[in-house]
Amino acid sequence: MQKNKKALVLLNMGGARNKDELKMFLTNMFNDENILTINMDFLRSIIANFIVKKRLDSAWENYEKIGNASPINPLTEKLVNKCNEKIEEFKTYQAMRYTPPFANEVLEQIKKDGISEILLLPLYPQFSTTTTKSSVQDFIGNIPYEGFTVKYIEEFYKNDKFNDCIVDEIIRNIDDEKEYNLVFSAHGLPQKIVKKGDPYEEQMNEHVEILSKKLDEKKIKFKSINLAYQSKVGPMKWLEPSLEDMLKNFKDENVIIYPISFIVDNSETDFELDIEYREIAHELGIKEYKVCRCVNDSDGFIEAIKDIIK
Ligand SMILES: C=CC1=C(C)c2cc3[nH]c(cc4nc(cc5[nH]c(cc1n2)c(C)c5CCC(=O)O)C(CCC(=O)O)=C4C)c(C)c3C=C
Ligand SMILES: [Fe+2]
Ligand SMILES: [Fe+2]
Repeated sequence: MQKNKKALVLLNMGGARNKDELKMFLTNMFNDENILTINMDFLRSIIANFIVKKRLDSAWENYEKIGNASPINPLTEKLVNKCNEKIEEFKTYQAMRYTPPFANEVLEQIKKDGISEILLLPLYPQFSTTTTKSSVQDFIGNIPYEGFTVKYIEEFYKNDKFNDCIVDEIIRNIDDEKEYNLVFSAHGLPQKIVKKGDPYEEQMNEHVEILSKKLDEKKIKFKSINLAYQSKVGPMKWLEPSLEDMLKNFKDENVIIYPISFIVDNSETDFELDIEYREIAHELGIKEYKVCRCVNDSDGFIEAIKDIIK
């Protein structure tokens, strides 16, 4: 029994620990009505199966290049452990959307621990229906009876302590002698979803503005500060400019990438940014190409969490 403690549940996407789990990840993701916005479950599941069949082998090749697993699970685990060391008032748990540990198992554990008050913190700084809403809806939908009270954080991109962590990481990557183009790289989203009212793009623009102002106040100068979108999947129109098009502007120049959609490193940072786009940057004649780390379980981010949940 955890006397007087509340539960803090970090929500994240999950990721593959092996090829079977990649199949599970993709199957659960493409059956999510927030991702494939097709109303009929049956039709969505046929399309999901088709996409998974087509995508699995080629996607797995990417995971083979980062040690046969996504880093998202061990890094989220580390963050949970550090929260449990440093945040007294809460017992911290994690629940993933597409791979274990799923919400129902976590709820069982919270019940066993004798806790009834739950605060959900989706590990997405900007709100999107495809991430935040999907995770919160899934968690709340798994609550088996009325004995729990649940609150959730919708977004935290305006949190000053969080933004200090991002700025510190960017500064850590700068060599004072050189001039850089800073690119905030966000995970993309189909334009159709934004047109239906998803606030992700608007919040992303605002987040970049807040961070640019903070860098300027600290007198950190860049040749340019930009926002671009990575990770397009399928034939639909996604948010623009794409990271690939953005990089074309920087032949013979230096580039620093900050992965602005993520809290812990994952396959999109370790493979896509650090391997795939690094090769593209090299082919485009970019001089220096650096990728910042996400905030992960840094002391600064733990302080930011305390501030976000207070
Ligand atoms: C097809 C639609 C997708 C939408 C919409 C989407 C939104 C979205 N995703 C993230 C964060 C992550 N996505 C990750 C992997 C990933 N995403 C998609 C598709 C969509 N994402 C796929 C198919 C995959 C798997 C990899 C691949 O096959 O390309 C991950 C990485 C998980 C890991 O394994 O480490 C993250 C994190 C955000 C923030 C977002 C919208 C705001
Ligand atoms: Fe994604
Ligand atoms: Fe990707």
